[in-house]
Amino acid sequence: MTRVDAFRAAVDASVYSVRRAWGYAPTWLLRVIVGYLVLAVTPAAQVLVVSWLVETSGGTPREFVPPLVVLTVLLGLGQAMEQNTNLIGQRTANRLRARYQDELMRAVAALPPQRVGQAQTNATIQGCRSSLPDLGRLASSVVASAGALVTAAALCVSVWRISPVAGVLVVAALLPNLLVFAWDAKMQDAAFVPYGEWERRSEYAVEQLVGQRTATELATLGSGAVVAEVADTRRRTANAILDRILVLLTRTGTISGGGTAILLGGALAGVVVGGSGGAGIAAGIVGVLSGVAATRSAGFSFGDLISFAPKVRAYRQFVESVSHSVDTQIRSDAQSVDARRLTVTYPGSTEPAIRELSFSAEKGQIIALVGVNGAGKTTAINTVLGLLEPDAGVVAVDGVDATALPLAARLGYFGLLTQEFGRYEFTVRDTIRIGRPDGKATDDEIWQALDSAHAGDFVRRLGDGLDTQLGSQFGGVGLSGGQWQRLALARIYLRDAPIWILDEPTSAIDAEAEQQIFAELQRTRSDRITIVVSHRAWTLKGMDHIYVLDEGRIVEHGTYEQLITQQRRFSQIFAEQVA
Ligand SMILES: Nc1ncnc2c1ncn2[C@@H]1O[C@H](COP(=O)(O)OP(=O)(O)OP(=O)(O)O)[C@@H](O)[C@H]1O
Repeated sequence: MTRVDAFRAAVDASVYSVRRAWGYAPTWLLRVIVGYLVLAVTPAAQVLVVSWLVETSGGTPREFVPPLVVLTVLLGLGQAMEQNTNLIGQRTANRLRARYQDELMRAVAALPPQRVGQAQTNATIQGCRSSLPDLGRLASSVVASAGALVTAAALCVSVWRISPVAGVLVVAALLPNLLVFAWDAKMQDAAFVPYGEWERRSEYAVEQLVGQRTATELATLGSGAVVAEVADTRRRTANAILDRILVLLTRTGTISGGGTAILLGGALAGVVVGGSGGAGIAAGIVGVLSGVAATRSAGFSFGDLISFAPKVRAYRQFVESVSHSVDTQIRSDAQSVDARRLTVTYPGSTEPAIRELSFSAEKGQIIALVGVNGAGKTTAINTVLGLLEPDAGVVAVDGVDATALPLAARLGYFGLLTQEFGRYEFTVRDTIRIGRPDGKATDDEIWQALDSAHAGDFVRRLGDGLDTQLGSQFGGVGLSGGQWQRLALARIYLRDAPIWILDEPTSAIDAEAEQQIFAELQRTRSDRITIVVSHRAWTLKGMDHIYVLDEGRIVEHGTYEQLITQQRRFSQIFAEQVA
């Protein structure tokens, strides 16, 4: 990034942040502007009043008391305004940060599933998250920078009266800082991505140490220190990247400090040589000293503008790359789903994970995909959902090629329960209403979903019913693996999409509850199409059709009784269970 680019990026970021601040917190922005405006003109006013005071210093009290009082008021005002404006700036920054965070999280929530979990997406989100405090602060920094320019201009005018050369030099003293900060920004921009990446890796390791599931495993293994070491090594790598930049910044800070000192020294010389009499010299010196403070604060705030610009750009690019106008409505009905000759090869693989795989189901049917680990069941399901693109073949819903639909609309046909279901440590109500995109559900609907998933009884026994906080990390109720799985199933009942895909829906659930859950699925089967992945033979008995996958192909299909009689792959896989 050239200096011109850095300035242009800083201007873009500044305009963006002030617009956003005006949109979100206009009265707070106004308060910040008023504060910095008062601060900006105070030094110049002090120069004028000092000149007045020195001129009246040998006179009567009637003559020197008014400038003395005005100067005292100015000093007091300057002090009070500085503190107040800083605090108002912080409060404004907090409000804006909350808005940016909400916007970022909504963008993350609206990400299409293919982008979720990708390494690059994760890195970008993490980078944006760590930039949120800076984004919140930027509008105040813009106002502070504008204030610094007003300070410099007002000082220039007031010192000009004493010595035009000094007036010009006071303003020129801003330049070294501006140039150096442009260069700093270039360096920081280059470091932003690699630093963020290593920080993210370190954070990931830390999360494993503190996350409930992994922390328990690590404590049992006694290997927490190994992970702590991994976190530490990664943090050191991140720090080394930052350190290189900070060393450069220290050097450039020294250089700009030297340049500023020379220019202000020149201004002082101009005042002493050109200042007509004691009043002029005193006022000029006050002006130049105020200039020192002004250039320092200008340096900081301009630095913010330039160094935050890449973060604003990354944030905007990400947030604007996500379309919020996607149709996430749950479809009301589907009569059939057909997978026709699907072949899928993962990127980087030479062999397809599934080949020419076909199956179909109609409303009211329950079908099953079975096979050993790695046979291709998850690949098949993800292709039906549209999360994987097939090399060949078609998925049709009600006879219409589903690729014609945008992914979000296509997903509206499905309720998916995977093995990786979420254990959301919210209240029971919030945990269940996640099942619907709009999150709207009456208590009756939630209880009905819980009862269907055989979770109603244990939830009724919890202290606060639907308001019970779940999960131990927030002091809530700890649940067993099976209870969490029932809540995940309840979300699918609440969602009530026309096609259900249940990947081992009862893997963590005891045999008795498993029977009840499958009985309930059978009882309500006419409402939907159900596709189940199961490794348990008995659950397959009531299925309308079972597809047996082996090495990515369907090698057999039929009802449970037909497959058992055939004595082929199905019988081999389930030999122990049906013996
Ligand atoms: N993201 C991926 N990239 C490359 N290959 C993959 C990926 N996911 C799965 N595979 C490969 O595709 C094949 C099918 O995997 P898949 O996960 O569909 O099997 P599965 O039948 O669902 O297994 P399981 O019962 O263990 O869940 C396997 O050989 C697997 O190694």
